[in-house]
Amino acid sequence: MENKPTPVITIGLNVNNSHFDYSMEELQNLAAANHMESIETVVQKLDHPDAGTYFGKGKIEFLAQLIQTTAADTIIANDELSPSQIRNIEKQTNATVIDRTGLILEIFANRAQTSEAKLQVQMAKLKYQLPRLRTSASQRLDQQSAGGGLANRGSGETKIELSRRNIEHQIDHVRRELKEIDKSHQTQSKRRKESDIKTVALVGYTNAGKSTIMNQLVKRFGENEDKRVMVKNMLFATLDTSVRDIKMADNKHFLLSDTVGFVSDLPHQLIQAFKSTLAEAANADLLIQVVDYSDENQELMMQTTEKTLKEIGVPNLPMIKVFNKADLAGASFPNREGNNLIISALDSHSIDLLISVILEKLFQRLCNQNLFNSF
Ligand SMILES: Nc1nc2c(ncn2[C@@H]2O[C@H](COP(=O)(O)OP(=O)(O)OP(=O)(O)O)[C@@H](O)[C@H]2O)c(=O)[nH]1
Ligand SMILES: [Mg+2]
Repeated sequence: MENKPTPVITIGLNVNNSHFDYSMEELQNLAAANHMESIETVVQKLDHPDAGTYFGKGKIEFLAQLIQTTAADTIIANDELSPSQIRNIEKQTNATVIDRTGLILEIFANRAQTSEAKLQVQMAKLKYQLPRLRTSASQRLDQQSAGGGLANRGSGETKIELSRRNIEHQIDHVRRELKEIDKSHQTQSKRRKESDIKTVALVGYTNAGKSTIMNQLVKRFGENEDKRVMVKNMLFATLDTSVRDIKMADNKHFLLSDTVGFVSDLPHQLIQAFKSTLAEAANADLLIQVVDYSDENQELMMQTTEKTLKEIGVPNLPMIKVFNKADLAGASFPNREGNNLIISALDSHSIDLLISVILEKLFQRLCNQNLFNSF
């Protein structure tokens, strides 16, 4: 049986942020994805964060009281805090403080499956810990990775005592291992490119329905239904990239990749990790941006997706936008306007439409090109 989620208090500072409520809601979902439950939320409106304690004095005292009177002994802040802010709040409230970056890193650390994902998360964690050697946020991350099965017991403690130089040494080591993996990825991608197999990548905000769409296509056209990927109503269900061969009846086929979703304020330490995970997307012939059409924050989610794609160096590739979960949005589907589709991943007519548009984009252009070249 699953343990009860750990009770936490989520806090956030509203510095003239028009998406503030949404970002607090997302913080609670991120906490849930890390098996934590926000039992209280404390917010404050300020012109700028307090340099020493993030919140003002009165709110910090209020937090200290909450920690005493509720079951929570952990505070999760909606922003990335400075190491001294974390230390000060911890001292004044007697709680463990985790910032948004630390929380996302914890989720990734707990979920990473493949050795590559593990190395990437380790790298991001080490970079996050470097300036925070003495905060309990970094200790938590350390203990979690120590509990991950690889390390011996107690390595959490010894790791906490690691000197900066030692961490830098580890970063070097992980970087070298990742380079090796990256080389083999590049060879694979190059081989795919040379073999002229078309590739399509699903990208988009976390929980938009990318893996669900992947599974529908695998179910319909994949060689083997066992090749389905995990779908879950939870942020960051998918962390690694899966590539599946989608074969049509007429011998046309393409490779479809499903990958990690994006989130606003993605820790910069993870951008590098995303870069290699998303190498498949960077080399794709077509991107399918999946958007949760039933979410009122879809505009913001699209902006975040496009911004993140730029940040990780995915070039401007042909893209179709799939406005998914139309069944929940109460919109009529399937529907197409140019490169925008409105669908429900759970509906077979929607999948028909999606397939026809993918084929049009992948192969019609090829026909047109050939036609053009022959003149
Ligand atoms: N009602 C409805 N639910 C959907 C639809 N598409 C996906 N879902 C649900 O939305 C949730 C998230 O779906 P996923 O496919 O895991 O989303 P994802 O984009 O892969 O998410 P990450 O891997 O976390 O980035 C799951 O509970 C799905 O069952 C849809 O068209 N309609
Ligand atoms: Mg997924």
